[in-house]
Amino acid sequence: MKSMIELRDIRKRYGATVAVDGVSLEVQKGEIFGIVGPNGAGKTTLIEILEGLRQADSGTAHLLGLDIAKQAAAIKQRIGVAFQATSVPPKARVGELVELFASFYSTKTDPERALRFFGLEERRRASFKSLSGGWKQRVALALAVVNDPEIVFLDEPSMGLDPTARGEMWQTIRRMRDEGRTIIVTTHYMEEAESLCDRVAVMRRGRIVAVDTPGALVAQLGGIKRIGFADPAVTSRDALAALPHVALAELERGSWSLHSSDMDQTLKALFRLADQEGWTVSGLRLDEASMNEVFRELTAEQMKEETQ
Ligand SMILES: Nc1ncnc2c1ncn2[C@@H]1O[C@H](COP(=O)(O)OP(=O)(O)OP(=O)(O)O)[C@@H](O)[C@H]1O
Repeated sequence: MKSMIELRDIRKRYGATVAVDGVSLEVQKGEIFGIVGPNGAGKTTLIEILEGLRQADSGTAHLLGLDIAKQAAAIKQRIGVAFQATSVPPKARVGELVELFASFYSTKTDPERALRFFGLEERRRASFKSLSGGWKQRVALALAVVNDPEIVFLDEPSMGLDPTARGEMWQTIRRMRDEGRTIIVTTHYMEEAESLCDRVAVMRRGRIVAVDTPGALVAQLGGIKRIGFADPAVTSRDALAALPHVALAELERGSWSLHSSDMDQTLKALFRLADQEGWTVSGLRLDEASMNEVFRELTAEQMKEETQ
């Protein structure tokens, strides 16, 4: 595998605020790499350092094997940045925008190809402001790839989109990856991090506190899963807590919730217990741990401090 991005101990402060506090990271070719973290964690600052928009105070950053401190202009020709849709002049027509962005690059660009790839040919004469949210985001992506970039940065690509448009956006981003591009995505949607990203870095207070595949991050939580069912009123907390692999048995508003590290074994034993005690398991719910729990767990301390 080839490293497209290689960061070593990147630091950046604004006065007394430490925005990025020693980040080291490698991103491989063809990855969709997510960066998540609470507001103020340092995601934007880190991304803007990579895009060459801000300078790190210390550390080294190589993109495409080039040093961002010395070769930023060359790097900029080979990366793409999707702007927030709000920063596009609203009256501009789609075709004109793509042509305009193509003119910013000295490398060979192909506006027609960008329009075609995102299905925008029919809308080339439409004004940007007349488009729906999903189409606006497609234009933002088309502008980001007009220079055929090897790395594309997407900031909150599905913000404000309905679930259907979001699913379409993920498909489009995957197609961009399948063309051989490396994609860096920041997102506040844990579902997006889980479904779309090959690996995810969780940032907290300027540091990366975890980086792995979504599956591995979830597994690191100890694989805790929840089994919920209606209270039969004839069993006891002690009996439920004694079932194999149950870490916690909670009763809330007429429903039991068992936290289990082995769903299969606990379920089998639960049904055996119900049989022995003469009741039926009803209203069964099985909740797998997800990136939401990972996010809460890894960023909890900061959330608590911020709300104090
Ligand atoms: N230009 C600036 N001047 C001073 N402080 C800044 C500046 N930009 C960011 N900060 C501070 O640096 C820290 C990191 O901010 P940053 O915008 O990088 O976080 P973020 O993770 O992108 O947050 P969000 O999810 O809200 O976009 C915050 O405490 C922020 O207030």
